[in-house]
Amino acid sequence: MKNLLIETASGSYPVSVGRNIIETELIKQVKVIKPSSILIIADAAVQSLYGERLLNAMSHSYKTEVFVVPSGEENKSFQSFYDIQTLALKLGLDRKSLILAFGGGVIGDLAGFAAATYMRGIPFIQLPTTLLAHDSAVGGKVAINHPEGKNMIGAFHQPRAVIYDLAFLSTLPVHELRSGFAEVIKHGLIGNADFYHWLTSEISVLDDLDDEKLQHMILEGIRVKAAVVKEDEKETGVRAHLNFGHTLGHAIEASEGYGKISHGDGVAIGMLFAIWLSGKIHSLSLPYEKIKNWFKELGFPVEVPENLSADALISRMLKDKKSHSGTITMVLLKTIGAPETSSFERDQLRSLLETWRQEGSV
Ligand SMILES: NC(=O)c1ccc[n+]([C@@H]2O[C@H](COP(=O)([O-])OP(=O)(O)OC[C@H]3O[C@@H](n4cnc5c(N)ncnc54)[C@H](O)[C@@H]3O)[C@@H](O)[C@H]2O)c1
Ligand SMILES: O=C(O)C(=O)C[C@@H](O)[C@H](O)[C@H](O)COP(=O)(O)O
Ligand SMILES: [Zn+2]
Repeated sequence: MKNLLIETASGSYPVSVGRNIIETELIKQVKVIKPSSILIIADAAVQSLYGERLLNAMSHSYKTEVFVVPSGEENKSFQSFYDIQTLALKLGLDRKSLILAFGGGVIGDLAGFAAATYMRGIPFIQLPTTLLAHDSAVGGKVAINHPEGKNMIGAFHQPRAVIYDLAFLSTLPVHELRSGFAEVIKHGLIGNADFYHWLTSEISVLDDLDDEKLQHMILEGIRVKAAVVKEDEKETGVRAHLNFGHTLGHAIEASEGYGKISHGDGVAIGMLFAIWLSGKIHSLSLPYEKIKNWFKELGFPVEVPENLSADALISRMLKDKKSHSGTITMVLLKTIGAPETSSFERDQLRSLLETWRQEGSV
């Protein structure tokens, strides 16, 4: 098992990564918190596969209840949030109760937001079960979606611990591994050139990842994120770099309808646009076509869905949280490991987006 420490202005917490560590690590962390009761918020698919195992670990020593959320991005919603708060109130959860988020990023964000707001904030622990959650379980961004935009209603609320049991990842469908791998690539591109080059040389298929490779990419990804979050917990500056690929990615996800395209696939398309644009703005010397081919080989979509107009996407991007004063903020790369934010006027970015789409389809 490997341990990392996440340090933020509002406190530090451990991340443990290993196989079959859930019971021992969770019991250890929960003992420190001494909760009055526990509410497990679990993804439906994860609950049916591993729910009993988690409940057995907790229910002997603590009053424990489970709330199951149907799987899928469309459930990172007001309705799920409301249902969790209603159940918490009916069960009589108090300020010393603990929430366990058991699932991928949807559950981590939703359960974390419920924990951030219930009685103005109760503790929670992240128990991630997807590759993508190496990103979502760390750093304290918690939120639900609104039809008008991704993660628009949220908070910063750090978990007390992150326990990453690799045993759970063995049942993850390959398209979900791919979604998580987009955030792994992002972490390499924005924060660690050696890691990025290791990824490009070692990973061309995702259905035969061994534990060693998986653990390496999870730990390196978290290390990049941890360094950024340590410097800027609440995104007043450099944390925006973690949004590389997201300005367009989030616009695609919201325009298509949540759950139609995975978060990672949206981010992959967004990163390709950002890399192409970085070539125009910062003369970034990365081989765009080679990267695009690597993405294709991995199974990522490499173009914006045809049905989405540049106008509709630009309108979405203007509502992005990084946007201000009628301009759109993009995260671009000067080189690998050197991201920078750049602001664009609406018409300027629309014309660049259209050029990129035309060039991509020739
Ligand atoms: N808070 C953050 O910093 C942050 C960072 C990145 C992404 N996110 C958010 O994370 C979300 C995406 O997370 P995700 O990709 O984990 O999606 P997800 O939580 O929807 O999980 C993906 C799918 O995998 C299934 N699943 C989960 N674990 C499984 C397992 N072990 N075995 C079999 N099936 C399993 C789920 O049922 C679901 O269908 C998005 O909402 C995104 O906005 C947040
Ligand atoms: O932790 C961050 O900061 C990130 O931007 C990580 C992203 O991968 C993640 O998708 C995050 O939820 C995006 O946040 P948002 O504020 O752009 O909604
Ligand atoms: Zn993301």
